[in-house]
Amino acid sequence: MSQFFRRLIASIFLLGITLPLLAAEPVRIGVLAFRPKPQTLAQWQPLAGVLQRAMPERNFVVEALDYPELEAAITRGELDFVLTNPGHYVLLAHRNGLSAPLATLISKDSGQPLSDFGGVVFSLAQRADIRTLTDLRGKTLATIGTSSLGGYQMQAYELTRKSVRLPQDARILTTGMPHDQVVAAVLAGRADAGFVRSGVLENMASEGKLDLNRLKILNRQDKPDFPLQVSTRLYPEWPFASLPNTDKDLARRVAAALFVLEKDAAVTRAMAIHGFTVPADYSPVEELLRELRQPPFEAAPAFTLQDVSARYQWQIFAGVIAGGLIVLLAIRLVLVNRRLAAARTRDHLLVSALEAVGNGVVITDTSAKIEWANTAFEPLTGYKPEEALGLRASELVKSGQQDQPFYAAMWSTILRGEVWRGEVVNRRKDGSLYDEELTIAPVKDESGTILHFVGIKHDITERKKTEERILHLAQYDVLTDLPNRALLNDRLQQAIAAARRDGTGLALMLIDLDKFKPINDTLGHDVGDLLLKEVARRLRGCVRESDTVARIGGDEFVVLLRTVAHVPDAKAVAEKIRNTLNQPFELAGHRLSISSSTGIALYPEHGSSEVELSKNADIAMYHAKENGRDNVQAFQPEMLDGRDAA
Ligand SMILES: Nc1nc2c(ncn2[C@@H]2O[C@H](COP(=O)(O)OP(=O)(O)OP(=O)(O)O)[C@@H](O)[C@H]2O)c(=O)[nH]1
Repeated sequence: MSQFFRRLIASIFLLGITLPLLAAEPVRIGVLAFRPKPQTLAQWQPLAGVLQRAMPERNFVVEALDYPELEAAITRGELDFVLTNPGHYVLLAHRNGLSAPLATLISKDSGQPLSDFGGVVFSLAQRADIRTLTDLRGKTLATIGTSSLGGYQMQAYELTRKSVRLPQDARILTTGMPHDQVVAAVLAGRADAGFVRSGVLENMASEGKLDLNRLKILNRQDKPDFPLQVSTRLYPEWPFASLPNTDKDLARRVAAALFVLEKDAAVTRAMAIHGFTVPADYSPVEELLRELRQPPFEAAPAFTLQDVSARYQWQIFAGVIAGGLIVLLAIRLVLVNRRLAAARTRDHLLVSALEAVGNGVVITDTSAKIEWANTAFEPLTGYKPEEALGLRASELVKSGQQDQPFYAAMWSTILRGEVWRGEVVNRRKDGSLYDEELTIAPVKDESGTILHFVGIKHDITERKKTEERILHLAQYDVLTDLPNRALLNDRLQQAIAAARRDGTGLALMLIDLDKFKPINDTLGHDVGDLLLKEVARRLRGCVRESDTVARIGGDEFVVLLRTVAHVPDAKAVAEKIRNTLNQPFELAGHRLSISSSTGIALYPEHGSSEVELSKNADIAMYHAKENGRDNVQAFQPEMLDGRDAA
């Protein structure tokens, strides 16, 4: 028992010592000193007295602290209550877990009770170039400092809403406290506009320091319950808050004491306030600080994927759609590129093929202007492909050998969409002519419209020459180059037809050299050949250009005279020929003299067909031979009798 009592007595003793100690533990109230600390302390010291009277058992202490001191004291847990500006309160609430405000200050700025305040933007009244907030872009703006809520941040927030970002979109002139200096800077023209807290201008005016007519308020807001000029939205006045570890009952009793402060009491007058009211909503201040990226929101908020998707779902959706479209377009681009590459390869192949064909290939537009030509074009025409571009193919190589109807027929064929083939004589760049086999094919689109012409040009000059040579060989005697029997027959046929049509006559003379064989035999075949050639030359010299001299056998020649109607006329020519051939020949060092026997048959007198005329001229010639050679005989029907008899 004695031990129990000893302990009880000891406990009561200890309690007796501790209670006075508890009562002596001061309740510390930190007040932000944005002016000199003694001034701040002097202003708020009466608050300690008020609370002391309400709770005599506690000891209340007011401490004036600047920003870092206030924050350090809170961190160390040395304070129970804080009275600071709204921006700083939001910072402390985030960093130090300050509770929701217990009360909001009712200020006395304008002599009226106000629990809100705002920012004012003003310029000189005569500045015609400054009428709205956006006019402030690029201007010089005066402020007490960029950390001031009512003297900078509120205005900066409003300007941000108008897309004018501070400080980058203007020049900031920092004057320092008090706000009067901002007004002075604008009045002196050192700044184009100024930012001050609401009430400053009215206070200066009431103190006789400012004529309000010299200034104009930008973005003036009409707030029915707010008597001061203001350019921004309104924000709550300073909050009075408790710390997280502050005793709840103590906090309740302190709040109660604040609310009952009378506005005209000596103590509130001493503090230059109207009192305290129920706590305001400080979220607009928080929003402002977030928007301006001011502490504690200077760092970009960390977004989770969910935040991003919740906040930007439409933008993400649009982005995904746009991204999808871009991917589709990219795929399409790749495919188009592949097709183009394949087309380029195909084009290259086609061009190689067109180069390899050996023929000249020309592609023109529909007016025949050359758009492309292969390299074989140059050896054919003498023009390089690049020289020919843009020129009309037909005019480039026109020789004048084809007439207009020829070209008209060609154009009509190709414009009908059909392929034209033909042979043309063209002229090279050097002026020489060449034969060309030309194929022109129209190139059409799906609808059948002609877009181009492709011309394939084949040089047939050599072939033509060969053909002509073959034809010549078939029609002319190799030794004398006189028409042969076949060509003679053609011409005789034509001449008979013409004479029949015109009602005229013609003469067919068969001339056979006399005793030619001995010349061959004695002097050789070569001399015989030379003689035959010279005879041919003399015969041609005896007749007109329109007459025909032919060699139809060894030493047999035929002369076809057109438009000869009578035997004497024919005989006269034949005699002339006989005399000519009688003239000596100087051949290879030999002087030769020959004679000839000639038979004549006339159309229509001695025959109406070439067979009949030939036969009768032959009969007449044999008569000349029989008559001693070296004479001319015209056909007479009696000759047939004798022949028949023979
Ligand atoms: N050098 C040469 N001789 C030829 C050629 N063709 C034929 N002969 C010869 O010409 C001669 C023709 O003889 P003929 O007409 O029969 O006899 P000919 O000696 O003229 O006697 P006639 O006509 O009766 O006066 C033959 O000896 C043929 O070999 C030729 O192209 N060149």
